[in-house]
Amino acid sequence: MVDCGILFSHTNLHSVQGLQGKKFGNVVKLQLGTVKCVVVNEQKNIREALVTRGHHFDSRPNFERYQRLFSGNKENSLAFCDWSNTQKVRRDMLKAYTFPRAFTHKYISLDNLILRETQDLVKELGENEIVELKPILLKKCANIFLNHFCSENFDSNNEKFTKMIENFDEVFYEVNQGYAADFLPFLMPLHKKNLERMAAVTHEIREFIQEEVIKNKLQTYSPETEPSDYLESLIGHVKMENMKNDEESSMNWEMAMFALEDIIGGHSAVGNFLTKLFGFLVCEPEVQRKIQSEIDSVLGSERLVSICDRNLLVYTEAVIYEAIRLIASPIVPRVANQSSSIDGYKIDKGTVLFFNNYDLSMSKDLWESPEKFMPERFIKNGKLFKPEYFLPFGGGRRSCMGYKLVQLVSFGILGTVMQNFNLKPVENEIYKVPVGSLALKKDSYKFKFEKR
Ligand code: HEM
Repeated sequence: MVDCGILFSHTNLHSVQGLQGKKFGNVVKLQLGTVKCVVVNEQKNIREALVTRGHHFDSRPNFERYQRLFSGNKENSLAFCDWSNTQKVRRDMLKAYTFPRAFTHKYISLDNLILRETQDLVKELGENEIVELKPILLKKCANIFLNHFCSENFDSNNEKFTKMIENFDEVFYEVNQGYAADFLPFLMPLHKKNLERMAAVTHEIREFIQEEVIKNKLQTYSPETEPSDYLESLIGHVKMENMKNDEESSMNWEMAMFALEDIIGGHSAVGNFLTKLFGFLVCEPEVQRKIQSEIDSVLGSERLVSICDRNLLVYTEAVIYEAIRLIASPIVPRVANQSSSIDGYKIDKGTVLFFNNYDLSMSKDLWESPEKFMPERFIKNGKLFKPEYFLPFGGGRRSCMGYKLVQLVSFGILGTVMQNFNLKPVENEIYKVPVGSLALKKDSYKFKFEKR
């Protein structure tokens, strides 16, 4: 029996996982409250669980908290549902938008969106001496996501839009926390107030999406024309499913709404990630200089940074990988849907699997000076190089749906900011970037942006 206090934070869970790996072996069994768990250590075993035997371990934990966050049914959620035909359909429908193929129409239109928002960002950063960056980044990312998936766009000063972003950010923070109550349900009453607050926040998000994003589209939707965005694809899909009888139907309108909100909510992940990335960079003037000299030599000071330039700006790309590595956020836990094994160890059906991603990202055996910010470790023979043990987005059929968007949007924003500014610390501000979770508290760092 392990003290459930360790689950109060993912960071603590990581350090426990690391210890377990070194002391007790590659697959460590734990009993957390009433729940059987294992911690999977080492790349070979993590890959076995995620990919080779991924179909044995493709459910997600059944935490009461997740049920409550998704209207009493965690199957509404893209990330916390168990594997099902509906999830396969949801993932297949999203692919064209989350993984746009290079130089296709969707890719170029995403490029244009990123260009527009980044030029706006440059204007905004140039107007203020000291900037609280996170809310600005969240707005730019939200507009990129809303435009890309739903062809909607909002003015930065729109109060409802601002509130929607704050709400998404709160939910994002909440789902990234680990609580003892997840394993000891009798502690749930301690979270009553917080869960009531989350219910109000998710309700507000739903109202915004319904009123400001979907309403018009529903009125103008025509089944005769090709869907122009993900929202239209969803509407068309649900209308078709409604014509089937209920048992055959793979998605109702309620589920489609959650699928839409979940994916739009991806902007919070990117905004939080970028804020952390800039938190690292402000302490690394030499890395900033190297990004700038790469951009200057390839693009000069006039040509705007475009996602089509990614292959040419290898160092800039490597900076994104390095920030993701150092944040070492956990792989969302999985659950065994059947009795199986990992590395020859028997795993019972229903066991929750935690993956020691912290060790994969920070082990001294895998990385030289792992605590240092060294983007060069991701470059080999002048090309971007991703070691096979670098698995920040998980793997197999439950792998991250948003990783390409993370890379594309982060590239556009990082490149454009560095092309235009030197990032400087603000006096007395502490830039200690928390590791072990992507989510940052609402109030985060202030920065100075000095025009180049
Ligand atoms: C730096 C940012 C991000 C990181 C590090 C990250 C990481 C992860 C990881 C580790 C998983 C679990 C994978 C597994 O179980 O094998 C995951 C799942 C997921 N991610 Fe991300 N993610 C990020 C951003 C995003 C964004 C921007 C989106 C949306 C556009 C997104 C959408 C999803 C979804 C939908 C899932 C669940 C997929 C499923 O269970 O079928 N993620 N992510």
